[in-house]
Amino acid sequence: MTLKLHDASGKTLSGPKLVWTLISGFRSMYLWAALALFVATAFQFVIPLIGSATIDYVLMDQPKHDEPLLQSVITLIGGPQRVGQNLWIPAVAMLALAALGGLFNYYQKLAAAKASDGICKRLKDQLYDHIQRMSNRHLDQTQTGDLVQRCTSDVETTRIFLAAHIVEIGRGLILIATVLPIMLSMHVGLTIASMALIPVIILYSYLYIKKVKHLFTEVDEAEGRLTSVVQENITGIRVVRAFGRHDFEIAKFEKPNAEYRDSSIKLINIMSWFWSVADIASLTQIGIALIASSYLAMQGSVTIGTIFAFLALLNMVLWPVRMIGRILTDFGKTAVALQRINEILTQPFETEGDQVTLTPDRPVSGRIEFDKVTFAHNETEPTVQDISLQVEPGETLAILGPSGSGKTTLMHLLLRFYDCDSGSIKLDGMDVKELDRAYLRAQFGVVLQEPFLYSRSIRNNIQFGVSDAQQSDIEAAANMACIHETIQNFSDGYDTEIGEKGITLSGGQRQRVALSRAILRNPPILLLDDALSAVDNETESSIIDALQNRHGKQTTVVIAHRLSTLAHADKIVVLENGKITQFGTHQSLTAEDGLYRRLWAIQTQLEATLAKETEGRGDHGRETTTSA
Ligand SMILES: Nc1ncnc2c1ncn2[C@@H]1O[C@H](COP(=O)(O)OP(=O)(O)OP(=O)(O)O)[C@@H](O)[C@H]1O
Repeated sequence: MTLKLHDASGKTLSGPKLVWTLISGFRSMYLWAALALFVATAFQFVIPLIGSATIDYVLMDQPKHDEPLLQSVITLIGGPQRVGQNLWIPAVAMLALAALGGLFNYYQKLAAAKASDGICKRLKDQLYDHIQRMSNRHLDQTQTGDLVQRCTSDVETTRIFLAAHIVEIGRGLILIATVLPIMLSMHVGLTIASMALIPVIILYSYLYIKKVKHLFTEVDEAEGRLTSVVQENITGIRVVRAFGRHDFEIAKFEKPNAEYRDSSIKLINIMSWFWSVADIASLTQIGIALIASSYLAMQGSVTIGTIFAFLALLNMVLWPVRMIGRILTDFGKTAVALQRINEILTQPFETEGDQVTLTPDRPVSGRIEFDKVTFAHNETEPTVQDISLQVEPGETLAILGPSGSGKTTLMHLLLRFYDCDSGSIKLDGMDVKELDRAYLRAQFGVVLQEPFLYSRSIRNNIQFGVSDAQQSDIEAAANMACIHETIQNFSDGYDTEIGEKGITLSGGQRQRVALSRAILRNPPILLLDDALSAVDNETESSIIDALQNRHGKQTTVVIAHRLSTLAHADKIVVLENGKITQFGTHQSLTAEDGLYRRLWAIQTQLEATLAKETEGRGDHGRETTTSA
């Protein structure tokens, strides 16, 4: 069940409507909890009445007209005299009721905890699901740490409120609804005197919390900023060390840390004032009730037993009134947390606006066509402009160009991480915008520029897209990517755990594991974005030979800066400033003036020099196979 925490305009719901929506699906659980609480409360308020009847009817022989039921019970068990000689009877009755009340209280707490945990699990599932499907444009603008904080800390704030306060609100309402008529039936004047300050306390709590609500937002946002800094720092800890930037990073951390501390202290300070005033008002209320009841007792208009019961009942009503402040405070925090959560849940899905979603029943043959494609990451200038090219099934297209010229962007457009602003991209003649995204992406095996590996075993990483892959297929893919032997030399072979982001592997090994993963999928189209940049020349040439063996069976798009990776391609595109400036084959491009020929001249000269030096040292550039 998907929760909608906002109205039609996307604005987060507020007040009771927000809570009511949030607890949908768990309302019956809360109802049981409230019923259990009702029973516990009923026991709770009978206890002072037993005390009152024992004092007035049994000990002082002053029967009251307003306790007929208890007096009948006393008569039934032998009359006031007999009960007076056996005072353990009311004592045990009070104890038994207190114990039963405790049991029902336990049940209501359990039910409330189950409901709140269930609601928050659903919220986290929904958040996780939403983030998976959020558009790339929005993900690009989001800080990971802040996102994590919204999915964890903000959900926890919500859970605390739901576990502690929903039932507490029910408890308060039940207490007031049941205790108030009893108090009124005992003495109207005394009840009015005992309740005089309660509307003031409620109004004060409401207005105060409304006024300081922005502070909850401040604290939450400060925590989000702090989490982002910590997350970014830990992710980039090696860069920090390599550049000796500890001091700078520590200073950078200090600012959001101090901001979080200051905003928390400010909030605590303001809330302390609130609690103090609310407590003083509550105690004043008890004082007023005490003075009024003592006065009435001296005049003889109420009995001591009535005062005993009255003060006990008043205490019961004052407790939820004092809790109103706490409930409103926690609700204020929860409303802010839910607003932040809702900001994620209202981000558009990447599928939003899709008109047609075709899912052909077979894979594509691999024909790619870009027709006058223009796309801009931001409004200033297009990232790629007027790109037109065709790749036939089984062909290899190479893309070369200076850093930032738009090569990766072309791949991202092909994968529909973004939609082009004008022009079209077709796969086997079908516009990618009309294809179901899951189908579209299943046509590709991708090695991204920064290959991401999970902190799992090498086997798990390679079979990421094909969970039921056989060991023989995994090994065949690893063989093609020239990493099989290396893996076998690791102490646990394919079961070797590789740490977060594959940290225990070298850069070249990481790239080859990622390549194995793409190859294992056996897709119609292979996309390699600078996928061999960290691999040594000898291994690179073996991989290219292996890929060449698949020529004609699989369309390959390869981006690289090293021309040796590109030279074999059927078609080569040179991209400069987002535009195609050259197009041809290795032969035609080395024969014409332009970037390709200039780079070819530089790289062949460099490689010749390197080869000479290597020969001189007798070093054949073999890779050391370190255990992961
Ligand atoms: N998510 C993004 N948001 C905004 N701008 C972006 C984003 N990704 C890339 N760019 C910009 O788009 C331009 C092209 O980037 P792209 O990654 O396609 O270049 P590239 O040719 O692959 O570069 P390299 O060879 O360095 O990988 C760059 O100027 C870059 O700053």
